[in-house]
Amino acid sequence: MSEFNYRNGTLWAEEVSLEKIAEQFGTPTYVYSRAHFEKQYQIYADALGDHPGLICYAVKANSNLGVLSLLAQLGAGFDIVSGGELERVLLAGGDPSRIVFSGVGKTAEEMRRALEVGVHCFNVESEAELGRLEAVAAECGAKAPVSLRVNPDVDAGTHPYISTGLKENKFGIDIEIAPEVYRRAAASPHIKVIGVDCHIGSQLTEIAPFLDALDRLLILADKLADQGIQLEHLDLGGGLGVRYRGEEPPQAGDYLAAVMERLGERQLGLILEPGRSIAANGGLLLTRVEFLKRTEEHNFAIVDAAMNDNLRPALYQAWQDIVPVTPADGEAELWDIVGPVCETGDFLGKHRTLALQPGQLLAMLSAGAYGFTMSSNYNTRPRAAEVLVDGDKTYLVRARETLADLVRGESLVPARLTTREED
Ligand SMILES: Cc1ncc(COP(=O)(O)O)c(C=O)c1O
Ligand SMILES: N[C@@H](CCCC[NH3+])C(=O)O
Repeated sequence: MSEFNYRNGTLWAEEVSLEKIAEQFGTPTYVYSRAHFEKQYQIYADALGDHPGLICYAVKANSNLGVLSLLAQLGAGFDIVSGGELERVLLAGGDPSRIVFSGVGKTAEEMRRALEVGVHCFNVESEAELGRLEAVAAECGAKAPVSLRVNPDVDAGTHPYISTGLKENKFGIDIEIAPEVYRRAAASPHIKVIGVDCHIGSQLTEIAPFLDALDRLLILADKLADQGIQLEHLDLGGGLGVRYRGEEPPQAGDYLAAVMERLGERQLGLILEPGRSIAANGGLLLTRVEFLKRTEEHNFAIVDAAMNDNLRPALYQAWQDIVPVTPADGEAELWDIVGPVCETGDFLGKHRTLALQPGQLLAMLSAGAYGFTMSSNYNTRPRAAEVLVDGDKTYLVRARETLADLVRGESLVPARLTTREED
């Protein structure tokens, strides 16, 4: 059951009405449910059970410190892709020994810091990156724990922009040449080979591509074992989808059960990096209708949230449900819900059947993942506030940006000493 529900015709987040949240914190505001994040994380943790391994929440999905701290309190691990995400996890009280460091372009500085705090594993995505890590580890007098992220060439059956496990994608090392790279890594005094990793894409709605990739990884792990390279864990990445619009993605518990069965008797730990399946349906974007504008072609509802607040519709033509916080009187009509940004691609939803009136509050659902984290200041718009609801309590986990925040670090250029005519 969702943590966002109607009570007497008004939408609530857990025990707090969204009308009250809008009144207290203004709009646009991201609203998160603590119960949802905890429940979704716990499904993964319970399914892993006593099997050695880690559930490493993918920080990029929602990196708010409030969210990270509640997951850290539950004992979660974290999947990070930058030095910035590493510092966020540390600030939130996350355990560095439960961090896996993914990403195709790690800098030497990021590697140094990750070695210093003692991350669990570097997911290395290329031979060049392995070379850099080896050099940095040597300089620090350390031995870097490594998985190679292999590209298993599996079609994840998802949007092409978020498919990552095909040969044509930039991610990972071709599985065919991986044994050679493993031999090089295993021979290095500054690298400790501990695992193998893949991540084939995001918003997958079938288990089959995951199992396909897993089978290929297991063949590789067995081949490496024959050559004396014994892996400790297998990291299957994230990618499990959620329901945005009628999809029926597998439940995390069923997915993990299928994976565990495939692992069989092998002494291999398991790491997963779920992002969306923990966060997406734990959040919504609260926005208010500014104007209604009818043209010959379309009805536009201009709201105070825009593509800078949630880029997913503009970037992937993604659908997220948009519902009234309190239904308005009158006939439902067809509306395009658009923001104030100067782009035709600035929309939150098209062709929505709603009864609307100016001033009305709307909620864009399934916005807990890749919502705020992909937001920007385009059109010099302050980024939204973020509020975490826990039962009947609300926590402002990120204050709305101010105009002063937006110009911080910028400067004016001095006036020219000479005028044009004198030049
Ligand atoms: C390496 C890696 N791990 C984990 C994730 C999280 O994926 P998702 O949010 O689909 O679970 C991503 C993003 O797709 C990723 O690139
Ligand atoms: N940002 C994407 C998913 C990409 C996942 C990151 N590797 C989305 O909103 O659907």
